[in-house]
Amino acid sequence: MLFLQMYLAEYFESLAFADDFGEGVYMGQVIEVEMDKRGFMKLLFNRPEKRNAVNYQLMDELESILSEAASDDEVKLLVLTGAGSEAFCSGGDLREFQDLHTEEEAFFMLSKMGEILYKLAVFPKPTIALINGSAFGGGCEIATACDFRLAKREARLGFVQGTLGITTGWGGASLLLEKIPEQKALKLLLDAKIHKAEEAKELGFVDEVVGEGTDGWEWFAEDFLRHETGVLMAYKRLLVHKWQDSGLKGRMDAEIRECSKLWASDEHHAAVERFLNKKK
Ligand SMILES: CC[C@H](C(=O)O)C(=O)SCCNC(=O)CCNC(=O)[C@H](O)C(C)(C)COP(=O)(O)OP(=O)(O)OC[C@H]1O[C@@H](n2cnc3c(N)ncnc32)[C@H](O)[C@@H]1OP(=O)(O)O
Repeated sequence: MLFLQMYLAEYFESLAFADDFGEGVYMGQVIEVEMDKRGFMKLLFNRPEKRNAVNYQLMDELESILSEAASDDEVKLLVLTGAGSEAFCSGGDLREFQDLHTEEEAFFMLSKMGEILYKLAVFPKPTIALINGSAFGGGCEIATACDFRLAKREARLGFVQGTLGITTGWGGASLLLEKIPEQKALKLLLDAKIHKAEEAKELGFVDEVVGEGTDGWEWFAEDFLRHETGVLMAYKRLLVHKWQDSGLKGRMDAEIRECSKLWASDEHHAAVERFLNKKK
């Protein structure tokens, strides 16, 4: 734990150990990290004013935290969630990425986050996406990369990339095809519709619809947390080895290349323009 504290302090530079949050809370620029004494680390995407959209800063912080948490024995479980009550994560930051025009420019950003999404998927301990609000586009891809998805009743979820003239750009479709029945996965991707939490549970994408409050989910993981970290890691290794044997990473890379091609289309750029210029 001390090493993690020292690392985060060094990495985030202006890290402030926030007393009013109590022991074990660290403020990054766009991700707040809370270490709970029961053994779970909560990562809070902290851009509520942009519905917790993923920008380059969030990518870099997420990658660093995953690296540190993987080797910290006190971390038994990761929980990813969003700041505020509106959104879990609204996907890639359309404003930050609007200047990516060509296939290669898009591929740089998409493959950067694709590597991080794979790192999250194969994280050596159990991971939970606590979907506290809208999970759209890449937000659904991040949730898919987690082992379990718990959604608040009012959450809305949608692989909406198709409405922007692109496909999933970070490898989330390849992961989805691993996690729920192929027919259900294909329907979620092709119709690009927005689903209520209960509908997403019926489709098998959400494991549980959970109650209000920060502890509305902890019952789901309390039995995991009773076991030694080594036990949790051993079971997760079985899943990761299955993916390694089946070439999951290669399929994610191919998916990212597909999206990069579509990203360069006029349809995509027009769709982004419409979103960014929509009247309030
Ligand atoms: C990069 C590719 C990636 C991938 O799949 O690989 C993707 O994720 S593509 C992006 C897919 N995501 C979307 O299309 C979602 C876009 N956002 C929305 O549909 C809505 O914002 C929603 C439903 C998430 C929330 O709606 P709500 O009415 O609650 O809020 P506003 O729309 O008024 O937004 C508030 C504020 O946040 C900004 N915002 C929201 N989402 C994004 C985003 N993805 N990128 C950048 N900015 C976003 C929005 O522009 C507003 O900002 P303001 O400055 O106040 O106008």
